[in-house]
Amino acid sequence: MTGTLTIENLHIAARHGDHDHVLVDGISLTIRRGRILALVGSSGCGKSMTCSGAQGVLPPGVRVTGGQVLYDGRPIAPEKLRGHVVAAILQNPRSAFNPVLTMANHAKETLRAVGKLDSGWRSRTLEAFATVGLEDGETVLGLHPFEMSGGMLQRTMIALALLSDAPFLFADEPTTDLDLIVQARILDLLEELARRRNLGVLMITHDMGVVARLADEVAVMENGRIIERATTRDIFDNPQRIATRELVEAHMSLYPEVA
Ligand SMILES: Nc1ncnc2c1ncn2[C@@H]1O[C@H](COP(=O)(O)OP(=O)(O)OP(=O)(O)O)[C@@H](O)[C@H]1O
Repeated sequence: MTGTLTIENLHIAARHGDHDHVLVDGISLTIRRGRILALVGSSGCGKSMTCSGAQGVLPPGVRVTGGQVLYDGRPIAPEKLRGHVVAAILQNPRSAFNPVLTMANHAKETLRAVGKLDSGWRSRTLEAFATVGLEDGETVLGLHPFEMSGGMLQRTMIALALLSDAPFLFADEPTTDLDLIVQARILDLLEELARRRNLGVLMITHDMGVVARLADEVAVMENGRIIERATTRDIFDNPQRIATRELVEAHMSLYPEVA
């Protein structure tokens, strides 16, 4: 079980009046270091809730009603998981940053949250910026979010995620709001970092192109449940469930040359 993070039988519900509305219905997933697992499924099937619920950061009125997360086979509480074992990259980098703080402040906040803020913060941050291809890191440290492009912000978010040295990375639609060229660069960067740092990655996406490009394995969700799990090759070559086939066929009709 070494080098694994397991989401076990996760249930999430939203309170509506006097009853619970089930959003995630007993999801189990294992993410392995050095591997990229894509979590796919149609909009609203519960991908983001699974990712947020595993980290214990759900919106108001939504809560975990069952299940646990295991790190190397042992249960781990969300506050010990977040930042320490799992770093997260979110969908919209512009809304993920505090608009009034510089990147230096964000870096210090990130390090403080995981108890690693010390006098070496600046050099560690500059090193992380260089790793993600942010040139002139000294200048970046002084920038506010509104002074940066979407691609720069996403690179910075990845750099901040690396600062914690967490062995796992949850990336929730990390390229959705970026143009195609920047998307491709960010995906290449994520793949390279995952391989080089032996990260276990949970990549949430609705884009089968991203899956084909990056993922080792795929879990398909429908209505809050995992309905199929297989290697990426098998998902594309031999999809077992209708929802999986529809995702693959929709992708093939757009990009037949990727078959
Ligand atoms: N704050 C909330 N309160 C109650 N229900 C919510 C809340 N946010 C989302 N939901 C519901 O939870 C379900 C799962 O949403 P989730 O965001 O996990 O879907 P998703 O698969 O990530 O979709 P997408 O690909 O569109 O991001 C949806 O039915 C959604 O309407």
